Amino acid sequence: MSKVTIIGATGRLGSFASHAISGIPHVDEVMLAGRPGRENSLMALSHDLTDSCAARGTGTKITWSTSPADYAGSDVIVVTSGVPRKEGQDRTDLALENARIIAPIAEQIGKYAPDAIILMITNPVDVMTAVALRYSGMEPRQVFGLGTHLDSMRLKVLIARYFQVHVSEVHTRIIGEHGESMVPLWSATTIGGIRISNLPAFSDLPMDEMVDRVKNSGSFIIKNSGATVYGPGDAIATLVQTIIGNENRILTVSSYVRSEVHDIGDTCIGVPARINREGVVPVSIRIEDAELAAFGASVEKIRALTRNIFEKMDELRSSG
Ligand SMILES: NC(=O)c1ccc[n+]([C@@H]2O[C@H](COP(=O)([O-])OP(=O)(O)OC[C@H]3O[C@@H](n4cnc5c(N)ncnc54)[C@H](O)[C@@H]3O)[C@@H](O)[C@H]2O)c1
Ligand SMILES: O=C(O)C[C@H](O)C(=O)O
Repeated sequence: MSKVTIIGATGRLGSFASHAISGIPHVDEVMLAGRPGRENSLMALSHDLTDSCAARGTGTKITWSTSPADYAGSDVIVVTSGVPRKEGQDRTDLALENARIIAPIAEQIGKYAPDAIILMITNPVDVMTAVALRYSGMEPRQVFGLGTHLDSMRLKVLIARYFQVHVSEVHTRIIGEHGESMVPLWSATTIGGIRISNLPAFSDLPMDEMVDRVKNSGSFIIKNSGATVYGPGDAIATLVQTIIGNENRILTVSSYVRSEVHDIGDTCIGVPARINREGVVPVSIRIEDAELAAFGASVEKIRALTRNIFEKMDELRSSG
């Protein structure tokens, strides 16, 4: 029996992610969680998703709750609660506002579902992953974020189109911040198993344009349609399936890094990590000098922002 809880289920991303998760094999229960006052909205969504499961011919049970005590028994808890950025904002602008929302939610998860695995989505996702880790009191392997998985998928599609190959032929990774300082790992990019730099067309590859497009993808979608929903929603479902199916895939997610990348770490940030039913563990890797310098800068940026947010949260809590 597997239970997946989505906290923030009434939001634009939360509701689509709930739909995507309800179609994963071996997920028996999807619990839609939200704040008191959202009962009608949660109930209506549960009816709609129950109809969807009936139409798909699956027997997934859809439940809902506004009580954190009902997090109990969850195998995975996906957190999408919080404010999204508006046109012109950077994800980091949301850090303190969303930390104030995520900290109490993480405390409740630590209290009622201490054996669950938390998948953090709220932005800025690397900092919110650290907030969830700190306030839940859970182990680093149990708390991870969507990180640069979606960015890696966005780059993969651009590379596949450029080389006119099926996306499954392309393997690539973006590590670091889910944001401006993200770092594409061209040294770990292959097409049909061949290192991309060994292909003659590599010298003409518009790498900077591709990475800029990935960096601007979220803001473009938000500006023109209000929110990013289907890309992150299906990416969330992939990660949940990887855990529930104990798949041992290596995906690029935000995870607490100690020293796995050339001894740089002590922060939550996007790195390749092995994901299974036990949780998420970063994989030790070696990367090229230029990539390492860029990753080091990204780690420093996120570590400083995270410390700053922790200090502000401590001040807010000590002043009552
Ligand atoms: N990591 C990623 O790749 C990624 C992708 C898309 C969205 N996001 C992030 O996910 C979050 C949600 O985005 P959305 O488009 O669904 O937003 P939304 O406004 O549609 O939904 C927000 C949800 O959070 C809840 N919420 C808001 N304030 C709250 C509070 N004070 N306490 C408890 N719950 C609260 C709302 O009830 C709602 O369920 C944003 O932070 C957004 O940036 C991250
Ligand atoms: O860009 C955003 O703010 C949403 C999300 O992080 C995304 O990349 O789609």
